[in-house]
Amino acid sequence: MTDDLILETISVTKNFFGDKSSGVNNITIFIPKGKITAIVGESGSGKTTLLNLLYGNLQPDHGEVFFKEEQVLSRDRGLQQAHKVMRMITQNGSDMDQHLSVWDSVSAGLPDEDKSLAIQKVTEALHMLHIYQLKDQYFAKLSGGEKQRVTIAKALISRPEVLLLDEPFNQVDATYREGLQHDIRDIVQEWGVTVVLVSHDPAEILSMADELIVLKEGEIVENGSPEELYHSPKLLYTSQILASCSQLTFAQAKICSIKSRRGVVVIYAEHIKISVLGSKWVVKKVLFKGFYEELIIEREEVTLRVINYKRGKYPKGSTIGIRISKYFEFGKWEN
Ligand SMILES: Nc1ncnc2c1ncn2[C@@H]1O[C@H](COP(=O)(O)OP(=O)(O)OP(=O)(O)O)[C@@H](O)[C@H]1O
Repeated sequence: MTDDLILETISVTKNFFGDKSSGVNNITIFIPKGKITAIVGESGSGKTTLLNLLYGNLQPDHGEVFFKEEQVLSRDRGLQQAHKVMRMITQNGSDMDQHLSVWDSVSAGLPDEDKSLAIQKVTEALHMLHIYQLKDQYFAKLSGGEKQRVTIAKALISRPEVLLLDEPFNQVDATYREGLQHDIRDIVQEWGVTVVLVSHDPAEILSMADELIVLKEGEIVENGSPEELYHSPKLLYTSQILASCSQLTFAQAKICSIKSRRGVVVIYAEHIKISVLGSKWVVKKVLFKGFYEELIIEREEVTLRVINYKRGKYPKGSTIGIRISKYFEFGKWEN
């Protein structure tokens, strides 16, 4: 393993009850140090199983998991030191004691040590997660977002080298989610922590991750940077996970004046421009998205998603023309 890699799995397989369609199969991945790697994929594709294998929560049926060339979970000797320098956080922070104050919850993550050093570390972690002002509140009384901040502060206090996050923002109100995502990015940069993140949210994945691993039915089907996979997905599956897009058959593509040579055409909403020419598309729905709208438009059998920044200009029932600047073609067998 080179110095810039921290975790790796070599041909790891874990099936449940001998069922090959469960868990993950023959996974080899390399996790770069001090970066955020996101594991993405549809429900049941094996994301949590892979995270648990990295953490040593599960013993692989075949293959090995290494942290800096040390096995995380030895078949003979159990969990190794490598496990101890990692922390895993799940959706609901369920292992937190509801009756402790924020301060006591976070300091419980520290081994016994010098009291003044402990005070310094807890103070630093609470400030880093912007929850110092909540230090005397009971955990049970906090909002979902605040609870998750406390859980992360507790995990970080012992300065782990790797943080494994399984859908960490699910319980966090959308308004606070972005702030927490920024804070995690800052922590990665300032403290050099390596993060492996499981998420379903395309905006979160694209804005947070340095590297993406795409899982389907327990196997890696694509990996690369968010930019690469978003702008040049090799698979229909990847485009559907990462983008707000319309998926068209060969015949539907023809209605959009696209001559497809392959089976399926995918168009991202941002690649459809509203044009003054040819008002053939009917606005069926207008979805408010804050500073822009997403229009659902229809013509014959085709439905498309279009981004509109001129809010209110194209109400439901109005007709518009469109111009498609870019599309992707995929073979049917890829889905
Ligand atoms: N403990 C278990 N016992 C039996 N089957 C399991 C177990 N854990 C996972 N599986 C199966 O393995 C497959 C992958 O599950 P996993 O939870 O890793 O998927 P996931 O991608 O994290 O899904 P989700 O996004 O819905 O959380 C699924 O088919 C699941 O039913």
